[in-house]
Order: sequence, then C-alpha cells, then structure tokens
Amino acid sequence: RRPKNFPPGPLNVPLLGSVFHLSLENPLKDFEKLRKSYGDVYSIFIGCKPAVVINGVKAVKEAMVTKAADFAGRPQGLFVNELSDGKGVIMADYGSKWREQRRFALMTLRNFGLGKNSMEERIHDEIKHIISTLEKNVGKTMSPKVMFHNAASNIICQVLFARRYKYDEELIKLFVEVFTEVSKIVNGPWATLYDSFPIIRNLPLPFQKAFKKMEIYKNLSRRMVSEHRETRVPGEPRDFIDCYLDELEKRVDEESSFSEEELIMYSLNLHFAGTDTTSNTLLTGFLYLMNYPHIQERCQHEIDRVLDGKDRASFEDRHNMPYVQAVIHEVQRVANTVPLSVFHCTTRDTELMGYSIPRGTVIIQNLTSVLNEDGQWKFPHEFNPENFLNDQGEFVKPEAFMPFSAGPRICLGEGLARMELFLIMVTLLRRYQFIWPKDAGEPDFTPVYGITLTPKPFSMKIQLRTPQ
Ligand code: HEM
Repeated sequence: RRPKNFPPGPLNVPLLGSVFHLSLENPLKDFEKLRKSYGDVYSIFIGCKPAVVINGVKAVKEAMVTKAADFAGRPQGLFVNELSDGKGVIMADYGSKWREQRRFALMTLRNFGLGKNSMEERIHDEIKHIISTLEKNVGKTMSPKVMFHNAASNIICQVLFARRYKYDEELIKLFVEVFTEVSKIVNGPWATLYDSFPIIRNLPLPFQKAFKKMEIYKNLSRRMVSEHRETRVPGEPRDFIDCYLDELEKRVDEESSFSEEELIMYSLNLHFAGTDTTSNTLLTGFLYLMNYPHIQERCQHEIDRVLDGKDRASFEDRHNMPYVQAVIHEVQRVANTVPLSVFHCTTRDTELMGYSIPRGTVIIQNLTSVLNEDGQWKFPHEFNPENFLNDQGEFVKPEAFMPFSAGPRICLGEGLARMELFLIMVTLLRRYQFIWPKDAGEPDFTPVYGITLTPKPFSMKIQLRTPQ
C-alpha cells in the first residue's frame, strides 16, 4: 500500500511490485511513459518496497539541492549494498562516516593536483599511450572501446596505486572486465529480481557472477594494500593508498570510520566509478563526432587556433575554447552516462512537490528526464552544441546540465572526469581525423543499458591531420 499523500503510480501487485510496468532489460522508456501518466514525482514498488522516481529539473533540484539533507541517504539492503559489503563511499548512508570518507577523498585528490599540474601530467602521460595505440592504426579502422577503458582505468590507477598497466597486461584486462560486467549486472534484470524477492538471494542465479567478480577485485586490492604497507615511508605518500594508511595511523586510538577493509572497498569504488563512466562518455563523443564531421572540423579549427605554437593542451585552455567546451558538454548530455544516477534514500519524513515521503524511501533520480527535458534545452532531442552556446557564441551551462547529479552527493570525481574528457578529446582531435568507416552502415546511437550506458561496439577510421 502507498502511504497517505504518497506520490501516485501504477498498480502494485502484492509481492511482485511494479515488475509488470517496467522492462527488466531497460526501464528508461517505461519511466518516461509513467511520467506522462503520473507527473514529475511518482512511485513504483521494488518488490514490497515503495520507491519514488523524481523527474525533471524542478523536482530534482528541490530534492537534491533545496532539501539536500532529507534526500542524501543511500538505501541499504539492496543488491548494490551487498556487493560492497556495506563499505566504501558510494553506498555509505548519509552521516558522519560518509562525510569523513568523502572529505578525505576530496582533499587527497586535491593534494594530488586535481585542478593543478600534476593531475594534468598524469593524464598527458596516459594520452601518450592512447596516441601510440592510434599511431599503429593510422589509415586503418579500429575499435576504440578497450583503449578508452584501459586509459580511464590507468588514470585512476595512477591516483590510487601510483602505477599504470600496459594495455596488453592481464591485470588491466581483468580490471576492465570486472567493471564493465558488473556495471551491466547492477541495474540489470537479475539485480532487480534480487532486490524484489529476497527469497532468491542465495540461489545459484546469474547475479552470483557479480559477487564473484567483486571478490576477484577485492583480493587484488588487498594485495596492493599489503604491498603498500611493506614499501611505504610514513608521511611521504606516493598515492591515495599511502595517504589513507597515513590517516589510519593517525587515527589508531580514535573511534573512526577508517579501516583497511574500508580502504579496499574505497579503492574499488573509485576505480569502478572512474573507469566505466569516463570511457563510455569518450566512446559516445567519438561516435557522434565521426557522424557529425562538420562539428568535428569546427572543434579542430578552434583547437588549432588556441593551441597555435603550444606543444600540448592544458585544462586552462578550455576558457578560450567555447565551441569545444560546448561540444564536450553536449557529448555528456547525450551520453547520459549514469541515467538513473545512484539510488538515494530519504533520511527523514519529508515532502516533495506537495507529496509526503516517509523516511527510508528509495529515491530514483531520473537524470535522463533532466538531460533531455523539453523547455530546458534549445534542441533537447538532437546532438547540437548550440545547446551550450548563447547568441554571441559564448559557452553557457543551463541548470539542467546534471550528468554528475547535484547536491551533497554530486559525483566525487567530477573535477577529474572533466579534466580527462577535455585533455583527451582536445589532444586527439588536434592530431587525428576520425572517420565513420564507409562499410559501417548507418550508425546506431542507442546505448546498451546498465548503471552506465554504453555505446554499441563500433569502429573508427584514423587519419593523421596537419594542424592549420
Ligand atoms: C563522465 C564521468 C562521470 C560521470 C558522468 C559520473 C556520474 C556520477 C553520478 C551521476 C553519481 C551519483 C551522484 C548521486 O548519487 O547523486 C556519481 C557518484 C560518484 N562518482 Fe562519478 N561520474 C563520473 C566520473 C567519476 C570519476 C572519474 C570518479 C573517481 C574519481 C567518480 C567517483 C564517484 C564517486 C566516489 C561517487 C559517489 C559519491 C557519493 O556517494 O558521495 N566518478 N558519479
């Protein structure tokens, strides 16, 4: 039963919840249909548990920003929580542990140069490896998927473990495999069934694969932490793991949320969150730029002009590249990389758009509904950088641009992700022309659903260009 004054929604079938109203494979279209029937704030049932789906910029802002503390919790007891053993930052409930861990990560990322030169240096180092892969394929066609996943994974590895892996090493293949497979299971049909019917949780069903994959990563991460313990010099951190171990030592006598098991899950959280997101956004970017060659060319002209005489791009250059900025933001808008964000939960009895929502209700933030909302964008349903340009050709960011969500739980890696997207796209577009292969047929822009959206596999033809 829906509580009194709860948001409306489709009929709830006892025990089964709303499974008949939502495609288990990809519910995004169904969410859109339900919005048309019930409005911006409606409810569904995950098994017996009511969940509220929030759509459109107005409702999302009211919840995530105006009533931030009420909506910043994370649901507990779902498939994703079990996967992370109740540890790490992503699924930590709103409270002192989450605050302490999040503050630590933001500070550490800052100390490692986020927004300053050293993070740029790390990204440029990785770009050299992307370039050497592309260089072998000049004049040919290649699938960019593995390359971008490897690059994004390596950039986070540099931050976490102060090391990168060669693109053909077994370990990097394993990392990427774990992340890409788990990201499809987490929001997939079996995870929904796991959340809806607790009785099936111990059965040998396909969701067990995700637990096995996570165990593989945890063991690797455990090994990495013990190697760091053996080789570290206290007070002289080389990377995130060392910083965390320093902090752990400082807090040894206190009751604190810092522990080695937390660290293992934390590194998994950052590695996972930073790999599949950035790489799928890059893939979407190149898929669109090949199919909109005039947009690719206009970016290249702006890049040539601004970088004239410079050996490489710096993140600061974005201020002189309004068109490139607009294109990258438009790529993020259409990529819609994390379509339903990460589920939130109410921390107290609260209200939204006139409805009453009790404490502990699962909140599904439909970012898709914001990123293509009619009335918020000049061209909500097409790929068009004009969405981010004003009449003077200056870059502007509409308030509905929320691929990283909003409020206190906003993506912790936003700064890093934006720097990666800019430096990688600018460097590659300056050096190469990316061409949709003649024999590739019509492009299919429909992504594959999961906690992240992934473009369907495609190839690109690489041609060297001379900057003009
Ligand atoms: C284009 C790339 C990225 C996109 C689109 C993206 C998007 C998101 C979204 C939508 C959320 C959920 C926010 C919420 O619950 O309201 C999130 C959370 C998070 N992201 Fe990202 N992300 C990206 C890259 C990264 C990177 C590179 C890192 C790693 C440094 C990262 C780390 C995290 C973490 C740790 C959280 C959980 C924050 C918390 O619960 O407090 N993300 N991200």
